[in-house]
Amino acid sequence: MIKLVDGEDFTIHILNNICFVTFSSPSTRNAISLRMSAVMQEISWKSENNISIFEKFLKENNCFLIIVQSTVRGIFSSGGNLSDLKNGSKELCQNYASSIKAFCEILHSCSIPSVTLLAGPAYGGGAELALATDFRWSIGKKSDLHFTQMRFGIPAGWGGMQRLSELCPQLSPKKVSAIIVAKMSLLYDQLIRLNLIDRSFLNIKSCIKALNEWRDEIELSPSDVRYDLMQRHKINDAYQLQEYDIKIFDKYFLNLEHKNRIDNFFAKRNKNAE
Ligand SMILES: CC[C@H](C(=O)O)C(=O)SCCNC(=O)CCNC(=O)[C@H](O)C(C)(C)COP(=O)(O)OP(=O)(O)OC[C@H]1O[C@@H](n2cnc3c(N)ncnc32)[C@H](O)[C@@H]1OP(=O)(O)O
Repeated sequence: MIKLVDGEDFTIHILNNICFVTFSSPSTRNAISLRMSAVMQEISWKSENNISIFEKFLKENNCFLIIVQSTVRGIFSSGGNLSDLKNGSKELCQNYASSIKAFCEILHSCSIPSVTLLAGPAYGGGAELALATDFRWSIGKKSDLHFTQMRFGIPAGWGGMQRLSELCPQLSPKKVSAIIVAKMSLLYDQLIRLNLIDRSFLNIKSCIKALNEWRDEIELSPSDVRYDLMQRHKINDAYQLQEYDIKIFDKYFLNLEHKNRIDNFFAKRNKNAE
């Protein structure tokens, strides 16, 4: 296990090429504290070569997947830490939201697939954190997202409003605003219908099995093809993306690796047929 963050209630470590971002604060139902936000700020800050400490950690340790998870039974995260925000000075809190937002941004903008494991509900910024990853996998059916920010008189501040429209084009900016204003909850069945939950599992064991299978498939893929494929999200223009897809297909079609894998396919079939 390789550790980047080793706090009591917030850890980031890599094990078997999977990066686990873990929240473990039962006393606050995984509220994101000022201290957590300070750590997020430090590891998300992009240095002169435009790479953050977090991204450097992922790259140097050959990370295949990023998992965001809670170890607190019955909840993913209760969002902003209301006690810290109540008692914290203005200067202490001034970078709070932007730090968390920067960390959330890396989760879906970096070239490694990320997934939030939702075994319980999320509230306010906690719902935004759950939306920050590429995928959401539910364990059980308690994975509701409660947009409670306006209960405290503020809009969402960790990038969640934009992410909702990105992940669900049918949720226009106006509809997202209406959801936030009304402090709406998106319950499990609605999240499934909106494709905001990508896979659902009955228990943690089947979820971990699926994660390990995913990791193994990534490891079996040729690293050069994997790298080129995982750059696609950086191309916003549809025509340029089409051109890029043609270029990378032609780059690998019938190369030595492609031919070897075709040979292996038939060799395995012939062996099984014997
Ligand atoms: C832009 C984001 C925005 C911001 O940063 O300002 C926000 O995210 S605002 C916060 C949005 N969060 C919420 O609306 C959730 C508030 N919490 C609750 O509704 C409940 O606590 C709930 C549903 C999460 C859990 O309810 P449950 O009955 O299971 O537990 P308790 O309510 O008794 O709480 C247990 C314990 O946790 C503390 N707690 C809970 N939420 C927070 C929080 N967000 N910040 C700090 N502490 C929190 C609660 O105070 C209890 O501690 P105790 O010492 O026993 O009083």
